[in-house]
Amino acid sequence: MSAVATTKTVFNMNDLNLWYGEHHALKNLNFSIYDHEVTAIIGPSGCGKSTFIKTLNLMNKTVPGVKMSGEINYNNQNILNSKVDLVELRKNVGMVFQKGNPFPQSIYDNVAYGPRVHGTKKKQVLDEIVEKSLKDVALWDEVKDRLKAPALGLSGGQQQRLCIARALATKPEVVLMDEPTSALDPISTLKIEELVLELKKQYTIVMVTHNMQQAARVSDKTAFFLMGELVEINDTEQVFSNPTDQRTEDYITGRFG
Ligand SMILES: Nc1ncnc2c1ncn2[C@@H]1O[C@H](COP(=O)(O)OP(=O)(O)OP(=O)(O)O)[C@@H](O)[C@H]1O
Repeated sequence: MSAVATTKTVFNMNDLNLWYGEHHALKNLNFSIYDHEVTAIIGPSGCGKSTFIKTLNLMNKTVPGVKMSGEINYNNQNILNSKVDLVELRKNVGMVFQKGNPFPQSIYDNVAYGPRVHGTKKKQVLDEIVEKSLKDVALWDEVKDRLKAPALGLSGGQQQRLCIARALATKPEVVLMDEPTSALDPISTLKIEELVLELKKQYTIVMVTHNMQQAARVSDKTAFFLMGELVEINDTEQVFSNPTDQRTEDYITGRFG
């Protein structure tokens, strides 16, 4: 039996479309994202990768002129339905951006931010969450003696791991990563990639990346987007060794993009 048949579906897109005004940025997307997998979203600049990942926690819902149609079923609830609780959705579907963007606060307060917003006040509980989240991103040993120091004093790679810890602190089910290593040096990039492989044991990860080697190294599934369409999605090994669509082959062999 294939992995697809045995794994739980976390997101199921059903004829998903998105327009920015007249611009049709996502076109009739029909595919699923599975539990405890890393799904990489690849494709040339402007193909809709960031737009897609931001629809998964409705980050772009408030962009002026945005219109969406179809369904995004998250754990069997269509989140495009107006009744969805956005605070709850974003607690469950966390996001990490291209550049580590810590708040200008202490390391501790950055990680405790989400749990405090969601009502956790007890110091002991917050201490435990901060420690676990920083351990999950392999940052604890580096910062445990300076938790009250400013987060902006950390290196770029540490800041990105801190932002991942901040996303993990609300105990999400899914972590969305939009080009999480594009601003990092090779060593920091490697650390984030190792972290992604570790995190998928506990979380479902959707990652936009420009770097095809990165997609090949860390993802289970790869989705190739082109001009707002999903050209193909399959097991990563299959996409890179034997793509079904000529356009995917042209892209991964560097003929365009
Ligand atoms: N807020 C916006 N308003 C209008 N158009 C937008 C907006 N955001 C994105 N677009 C357009 O939608 C299309 C998809 O953009 P998107 O940022 O999702 O692409 P991408 O694949 O992530 O690109 P890149 O790899 O360069 O980040 C592009 O044509 C872009 O210009």
